[in-house]
Amino acid sequence: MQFARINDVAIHYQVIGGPADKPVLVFVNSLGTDFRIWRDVIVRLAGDFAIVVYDKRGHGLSEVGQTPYSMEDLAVELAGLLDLLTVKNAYVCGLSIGGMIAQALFERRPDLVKALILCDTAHKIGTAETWNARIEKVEAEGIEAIADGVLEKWFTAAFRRPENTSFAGYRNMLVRQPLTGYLATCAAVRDADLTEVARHISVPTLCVVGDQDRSTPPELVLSTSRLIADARYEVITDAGHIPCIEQPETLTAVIRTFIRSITN
Ligand SMILES: O=C(O)CC1=CCC(=O)O1
Repeated sequence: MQFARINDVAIHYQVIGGPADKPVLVFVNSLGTDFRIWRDVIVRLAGDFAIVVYDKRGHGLSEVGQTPYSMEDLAVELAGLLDLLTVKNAYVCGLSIGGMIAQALFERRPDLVKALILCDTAHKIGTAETWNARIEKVEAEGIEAIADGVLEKWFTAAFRRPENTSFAGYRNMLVRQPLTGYLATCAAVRDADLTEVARHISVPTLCVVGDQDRSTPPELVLSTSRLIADARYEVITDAGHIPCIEQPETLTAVIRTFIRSITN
């Protein structure tokens, strides 16, 4: 099965690797992307973990469902998916809004979370003004109108070379997300402030960020790590906002080292 109805939304997911008695590692994707962004990390980890990936609502092959929706709704859907798969105590790795969903999941259902890997994310991302400006432009002109600006934040200049076919592919991923899902997800990020949630996180947590991330820059991710008791902080060189695409080998090594350090 690759689709499940959760919280009245058809959610697209996959379980990869295993066998099922391996520790579970969950990946949560960012705004404007679907779960294929994790592919180059998943292939490196699939022998050692049962990996759960899914498209949060409004993205990829998942439905948008009723709008508006909140960070809480997005966490309810992740919890529903993990309950469906009878997963408990997972390592949860979320990128950007995915990291916000991971924090909200811990607040709501700590039984589901053994540790958090918060990747290029924060307790609060952007301001109401910046999100409202983006929403207005996308409503008026579509995702295409903001794509080049967003991609400059996502990727380093080296990755954005015109001859890089991966860059062309991920540009397609961004502009082909469902418009209503993209807009509703921007609003969910705008309205979420997880400062208090982060202060109450009590599982081992790694905050990791690309050195050239222009969406959630290193200083912001560092400030989030300082809210979380004993959180670790790592910077990945030569990466923008999406290290799982630009530096999958390094990100995989960072994830492995972190998980080993908390299990040994
Ligand atoms: O699109 C961006 O600016 C980056 C981003 C912010 C929240 C998210 O998930 O991605």
